[in-house]
Amino acid sequence: MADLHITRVVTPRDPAHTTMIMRDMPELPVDDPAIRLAGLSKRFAAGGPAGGTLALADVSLEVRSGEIFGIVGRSGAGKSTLVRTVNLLERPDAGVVTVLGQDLLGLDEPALRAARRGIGMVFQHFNLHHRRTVAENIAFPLEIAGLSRAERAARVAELLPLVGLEAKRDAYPAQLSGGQKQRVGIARALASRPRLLLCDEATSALDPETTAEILALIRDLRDRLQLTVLLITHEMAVVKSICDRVAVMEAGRVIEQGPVLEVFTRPQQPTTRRFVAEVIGHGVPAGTLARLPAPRPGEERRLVQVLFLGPHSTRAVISEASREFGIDLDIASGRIDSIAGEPFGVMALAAYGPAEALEAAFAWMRGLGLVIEEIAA
Ligand SMILES: Nc1ncnc2c1ncn2[C@@H]1O[C@H](COP(=O)(O)OP(=O)(O)OP(=O)(O)O)[C@@H](O)[C@H]1O
Repeated sequence: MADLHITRVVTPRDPAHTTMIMRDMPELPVDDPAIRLAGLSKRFAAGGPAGGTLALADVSLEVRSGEIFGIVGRSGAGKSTLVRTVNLLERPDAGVVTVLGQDLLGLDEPALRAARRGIGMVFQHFNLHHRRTVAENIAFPLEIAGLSRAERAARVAELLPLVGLEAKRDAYPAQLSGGQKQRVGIARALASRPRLLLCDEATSALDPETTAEILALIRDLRDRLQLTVLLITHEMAVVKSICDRVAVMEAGRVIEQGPVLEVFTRPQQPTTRRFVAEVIGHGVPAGTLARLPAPRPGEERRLVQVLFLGPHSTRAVISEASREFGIDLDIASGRIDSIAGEPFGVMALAAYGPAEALEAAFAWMRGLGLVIEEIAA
């Protein structure tokens, strides 16, 4: 009797290219999580004071198959070290690294080399060979892997349109813009048909417009090729724009993690709050503040930032709160934004009334799911 194979169903948006690129991928079960890091620690002996630098301190996280997972943190938080443990460019002192179902620390060298072919990596400074053309840069990992000239050419021909670089096939890196260089870096990372893409500050050297284009490309490739993406960044705007879930790192530890919408709207740690404030923080312009009326005797004036998510009409909530609690609410400023594709409103309200009435109104609004935070006046 013939063997029965259950294969993954691929539903690409653009069947022409995607089917070609997926054609000879091993038909593996979908591994969930795609990456599992447990209890990772790493201390660097060199460069630090006595005892060295603890770059990773008991880090655990899981990246689900098919998601874009962001790791955000300030310089020196341990992000690069963490992402480099996923393909064992950096070996942890302790912990478990499971990638696509394989325990990487248990593999011998040949098996590890094979596993690494399933993991593509994109770098901040592109790391291109300046004397090689676009096509030759993309083909480089295939050359190392021993593919024939014809096989390499066929693969490059599949990859160029995926990253929108058909016209630049024979150009040299010096003839490319930063965004085009990163497209080459992405195509090269995809050359061995990985299922996992690691991005190490992939947009940090790019201007905002090019950053948006490259992030859109990464998301599109995730969808078309069913990739799992782990990206590290120091910019919360990157996380806000494409990540599904995020982990915040500080001093070698993951201090908070969760779905992006949740972390943005209910940050638990002071560091996370500061990151979130950089992107959606909503102060009141000094001029506006000066024009706000003073509270009447027996009343207080409180300034709060309110995040409106979901179905609530801001006007209805504001007018009902005013009516029910006998307070005045002035909109000092406001705008509509979106996180992970979900629209939300953020505004600064000046609230006037007796202290207890204000507290009761804020509690009522929180009960509706609004996120309310005091702003320093
Ligand atoms: N090879 C190394 N030798 C010694 N110390 C290192 C080494 N690599 C990293 N470190 C130290 O480990 C800590 C974490 O560094 P890491 O590069 O992982 O942080 P990061 O969050 O990626 O920051 P950045 O964005 O600046 O690279 C830092 O204190 C750094 O100086």
